[in-house]
Amino acid sequence: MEKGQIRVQTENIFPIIKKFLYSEHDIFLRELISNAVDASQKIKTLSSIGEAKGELGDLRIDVSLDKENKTLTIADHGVGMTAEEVDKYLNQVAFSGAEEFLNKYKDASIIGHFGLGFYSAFMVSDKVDVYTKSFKDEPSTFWSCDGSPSYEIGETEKQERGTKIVLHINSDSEEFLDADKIRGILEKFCKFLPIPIFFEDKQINNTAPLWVKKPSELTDEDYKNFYKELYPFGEPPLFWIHLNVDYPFNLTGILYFPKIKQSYEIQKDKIQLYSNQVFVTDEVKDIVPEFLMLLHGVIDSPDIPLNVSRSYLQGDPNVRKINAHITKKVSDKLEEIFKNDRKSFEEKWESIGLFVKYGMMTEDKFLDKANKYFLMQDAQEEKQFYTLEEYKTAVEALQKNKEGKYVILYTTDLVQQDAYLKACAEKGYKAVRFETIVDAAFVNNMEMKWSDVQFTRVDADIVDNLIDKNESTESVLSKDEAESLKSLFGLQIPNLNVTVEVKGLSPETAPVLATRPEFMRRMKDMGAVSGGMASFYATMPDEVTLTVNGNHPIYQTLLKEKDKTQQEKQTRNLADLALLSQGLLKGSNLTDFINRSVELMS
Ligand SMILES: Nc1ncnc2c1ncn2[C@@H]1O[C@H](COP(=O)(O)OP(=O)(O)OP(=O)(O)O)[C@@H](O)[C@H]1O
Repeated sequence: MEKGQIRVQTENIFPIIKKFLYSEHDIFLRELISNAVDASQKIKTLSSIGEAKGELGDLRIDVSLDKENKTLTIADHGVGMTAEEVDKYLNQVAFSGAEEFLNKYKDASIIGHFGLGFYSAFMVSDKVDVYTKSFKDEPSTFWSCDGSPSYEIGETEKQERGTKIVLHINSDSEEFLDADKIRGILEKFCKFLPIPIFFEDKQINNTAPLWVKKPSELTDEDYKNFYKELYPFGEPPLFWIHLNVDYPFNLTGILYFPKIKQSYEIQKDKIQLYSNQVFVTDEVKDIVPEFLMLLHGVIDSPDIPLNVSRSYLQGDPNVRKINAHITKKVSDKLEEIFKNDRKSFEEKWESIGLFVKYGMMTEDKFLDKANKYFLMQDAQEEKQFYTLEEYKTAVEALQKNKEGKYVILYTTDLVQQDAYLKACAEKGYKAVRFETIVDAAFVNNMEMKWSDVQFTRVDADIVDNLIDKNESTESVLSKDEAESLKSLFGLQIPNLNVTVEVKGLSPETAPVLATRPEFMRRMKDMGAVSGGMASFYATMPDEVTLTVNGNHPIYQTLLKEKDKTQQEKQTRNLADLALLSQGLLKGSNLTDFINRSVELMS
């Protein structure tokens, strides 16, 4: 058996790096500016420990365009490089001076890690020139490379400490000679970098963004203003969480809870991810738990690698820890507000509820905590909110079914289900509101997770049967009467699947009640929003149960009616009235109803 080493040919690898290193060409500027920021941070560190002598000077970074000569220049006043360092750092791909500095000085403010970023300059340049003077007392160095593995190196005139990098923009990349384009990139990636960055005489960045400051030094006004800085067009946020962790990973940031109205579209991708104040992405999918993507704000962690692919992020243990930590912080904050200021928590529930429900469905760890502060709003009394425990206590006597489960009666539409809600109220039942876009899924999900609870929509059955207590309701109708009523209602209604049952309800109850069996209705609702197998249900006709109240006085006359067509029309109208109350009378069925009603009246 022989052992060997794979050889890499630089001529082959270079074009690959150039082409595939980063999918987005814009980020070359982020990489070069990050290097300039690193160089500036390094000189600060070295100066503070006395390793670099002399004045620090103005550490600003300047970006400038020369359209005529087709160059883009980035100049800093950082540590600079000696000729030896240029050889070491720039002539060796993937040798990171940043990593080396980090290991030596444990300086957490350094951005670079991989020793690849500099090469991204070749994605947009024919040639890259570097002029650099080290803080060490050595001659300045000039280095130039045209993107082939050969390079030039020599001495140059540069007097000032620091590095100037001149990119000769290639013909495919002339967009990077456009000032608006450059400003756009700088504003996106460099908006909060810690060293001042200037372009066309204007400073691009805020070097001390709010999240790097101490929460104890900040006022509510500061947080609101920062929110405006991030989202100039947004409504003021409900509240916020300032994240500040240094163990077992580094993470700072501010997460805002936005106001959400159900009718508004939910905006994801509103959290910006930074690494040492360098913008990385606003697709935080794998870093932030799915349900918290509705939050807005910034997260900054040097432990999140800048350059790696998404699939790597998913497996990264730091990322997973960050995920769990953010979930915990958010939950703690919600619990704190709930405990300390329940009234304001209830007022904000319309918005908060959406996160909480979404989180309860998707994160079991969150569910355990949220069970304590999850709220349900009473359908009749707007100001009445229940936690799950409070609801159970309130309905203990009346709303337990034969299996001993608590039946949570809910409405999805106060207006349309008004009649059913009133019937519930008369019985002393407490119905709650589940009207938001996540509620259909939430109800299904919680039934699986809360073993002692069942959800039933107020119109799922006639009120007497809503809570299945295994008590049979006594019918005062004779068998014959029931049979003739049933055949009378043996109607064919287009696009509806109708089941008829005859019951002896109280004479005050409506003559016909339309209800929609819970299971089929849920399948249909789910099918309408999700694809695949479930969407099959969405295409099925609506299932309706018509409960004919045989005790209603109207049937005394109706059953005696001699004129068969008249009888049929009246029967159909009674059924239609019930369907109307369920919003199921549409199109030609509705037109027919109107015409028939006019006929019957004349
Ligand atoms: N403007 C600069 N001033 C001083 N040194 C620099 C400058 N630009 C690059 N260097 C040196 O060259 C090294 C290589 O840079 P490069 O961008 O390729 O990698 P990196 O910054 O270490 O890591 P990353 O790939 O994460 O950016 C740096 O670590 C640094 O030592």
